[in-house]
Amino acid sequence: MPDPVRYASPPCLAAEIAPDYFDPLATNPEQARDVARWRRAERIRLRAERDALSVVNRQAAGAALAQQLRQVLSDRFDGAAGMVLSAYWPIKGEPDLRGLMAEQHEAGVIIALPVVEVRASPLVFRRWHPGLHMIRGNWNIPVPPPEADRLAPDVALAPVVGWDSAGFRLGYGGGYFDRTLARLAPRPFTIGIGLQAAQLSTIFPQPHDIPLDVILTEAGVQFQREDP
Ligand SMILES: Nc1nc2c(c(=O)[nH]1)N(C=O)[C@@H](CNc1ccc(C(=O)N[C@@H](CCC(=O)O)C(=O)O)cc1)CN2
Ligand SMILES: Nc1ncnc2c1ncn2[C@@H]1O[C@H](COP(=O)(O)OP(=O)(O)OP(=O)(O)O)[C@@H](O)[C@H]1O
Repeated sequence: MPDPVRYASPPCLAAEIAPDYFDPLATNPEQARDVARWRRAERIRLRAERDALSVVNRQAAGAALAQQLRQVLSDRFDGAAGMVLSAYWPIKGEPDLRGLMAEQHEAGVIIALPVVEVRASPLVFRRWHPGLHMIRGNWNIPVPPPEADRLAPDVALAPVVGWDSAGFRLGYGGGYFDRTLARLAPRPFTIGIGLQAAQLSTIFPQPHDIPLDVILTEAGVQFQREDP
């Protein structure tokens, strides 16, 4: 197991420490390979655990997460009416928030969904509303058709396979959210959505990993960034 990568020293101390300690790009390639191997194994383990949940437990976790998310939208964004919220169409046992998507649409929130239009490129977000005719995108994920409006999210939900208490997310390994967040300016407020049982002590953050603003599980807010 690799050591955690530690590069987030406070900038005020930057002059006092070796530059290769501070520089996040100074990751050693052998360690990066170890981390990638470890992540592949953890994705398999966490996905198998999630797949093994009973339908009842999965639905209960989804309903509890939806309630937690209503609370965050109300506390942080006064409900978010008029704002663009990017959600997700559940795949592979992810918590199902489609009921919340419809309800938030009715409440005046503009709902968008992520689309992989070009592999290994940033995600595109397209407008969704209940009843929209979806098409099959990459990996057969249902997505809005190309003529649906392209939007920039104010708030972006990021489904996680695993998460840690520093706000980092493990996804399916495509790097799509990191690539997208690295590009979007201004960056949306990001909320990781996952199961409490998917907690890891660290994902061994790499230079390309961007921490989320909030990590939310069925048990509530597990992490919030101090200075979003
Ligand atoms: N519901 C949902 N929609 C989403 C995401 C997500 O995490 N959840 N994404 C968040 O980024 C994007 C899609 N990212 C994905 C990346 C890889 C795989 C996937 O199935 N990978 C295969 C193996 C790799 C491959 O085929 O190249 C696998 O895991 O079996 C799926 C979605 C956009 N839409
Ligand atoms: N900003 C970026 N620019 C280019 N490539 C990137 C970027 N971010 C991540 N990647 C690539 O994506 C690969 C997988 O990243 P990572 O393990 O963080 O995926 P993930 O966050 O689990 O996936 P996803 O976001 O699709 O669910 C990395 O090895 C890297 O090559």
